[in-house]
Amino acid sequence: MLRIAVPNKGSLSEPASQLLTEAGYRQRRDNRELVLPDPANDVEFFFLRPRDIAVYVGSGTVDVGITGRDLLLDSGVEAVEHRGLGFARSTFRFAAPAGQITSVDQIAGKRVATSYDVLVGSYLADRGIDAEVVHLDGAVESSVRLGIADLVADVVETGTTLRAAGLETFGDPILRSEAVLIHSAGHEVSNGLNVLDRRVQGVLVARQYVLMDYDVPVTHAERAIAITPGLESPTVSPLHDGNWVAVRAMVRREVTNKVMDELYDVGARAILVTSIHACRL
Ligand SMILES: Nc1ncnc2c1ncn2[C@@H]1O[C@H](COP(=O)(O)OP(=O)(O)OP(=O)(O)O)[C@@H](O)[C@H]1O
Ligand SMILES: O=P(O)(O)OC[C@H]1O[C@H](OP(=O)(O)OP(=O)(O)O)[C@H](O)[C@@H]1O
Ligand SMILES: [Mg+2]
Repeated sequence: MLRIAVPNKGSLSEPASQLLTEAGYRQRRDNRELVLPDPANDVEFFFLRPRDIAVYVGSGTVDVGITGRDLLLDSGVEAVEHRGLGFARSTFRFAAPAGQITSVDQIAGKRVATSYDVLVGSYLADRGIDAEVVHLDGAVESSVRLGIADLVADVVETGTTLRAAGLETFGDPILRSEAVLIHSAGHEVSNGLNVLDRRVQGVLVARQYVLMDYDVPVTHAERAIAITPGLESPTVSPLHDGNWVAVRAMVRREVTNKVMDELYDVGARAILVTSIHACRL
């Protein structure tokens, strides 16, 4: 039975459970449930603090888990990032009061507030920058105003929280993060993990792609197919009218309308778009 760690709180929790539900697994109805067996799928879920998930997976007591890339790196644990999951996307950045610090070199000798001490410590050490790391559990942005730090290193998504605190980012992002599926370094990629991974991948692809059907004159088919090459190769079927063919291909959701315009321009008609509910590639 595969043991899977799922975040019980915070930004990762709801989308992780949603992903698993769409992948056909049981998920808890009550937030106080700590363990949830799913015998039909031969798995067991453990709802744990997002920060602790890398520790459990790294130790091998839980086989796989969902956490943030930033949390995994900050844990210092040698677990393997198996797949990015495309939600809880954020950057991890330095920020200081507007105009006060403009490059990473100027951090030397300063106090950096963060909840990610290991991540920040190793970033600074790698660059030979000597600065004091002040650990805080959260609401890091308030630390400068309250006088316990000169700058912060924190999760930035829209930047709203930083702006509200009068802070501005500087330097390149330390990290680009998203939710990730992890397994322990020593753990062989088991059949159970492969099944979970294929199911998760199926959900991610179903979210990212639509199915596009259209009819096109045979004489223009090659040009149309070049616009919709599909994942492997599009399906081309004959129509009753031998001068036309029907084409079916997967198309990235965000370019749906642009692709329909281009197809129309090369002579395609009856262009239909359908959502993919689930898939196994
Ligand atoms: N505003 C956000 N947008 C996108 N991802 C975020 C955001 N805030 C946190 N994350 C991501 O969520 C994970 C942090 O987990 P954490 O449990 O700290 O979430 P949280 O939403 O900050 O919850 P908490 O309320 O407990 O602080 C990290 O991977 C982080 O990059
Ligand atoms: O760039 P933004 O869109 O404003 O999002 C980033 C903020 O979201 C998270 O905070 P959270 O609400 O989790 O509070 P915390 O600092 O207590 O973790 C993160 O720590 C940042 O503060
Ligand atoms: Mg937080």
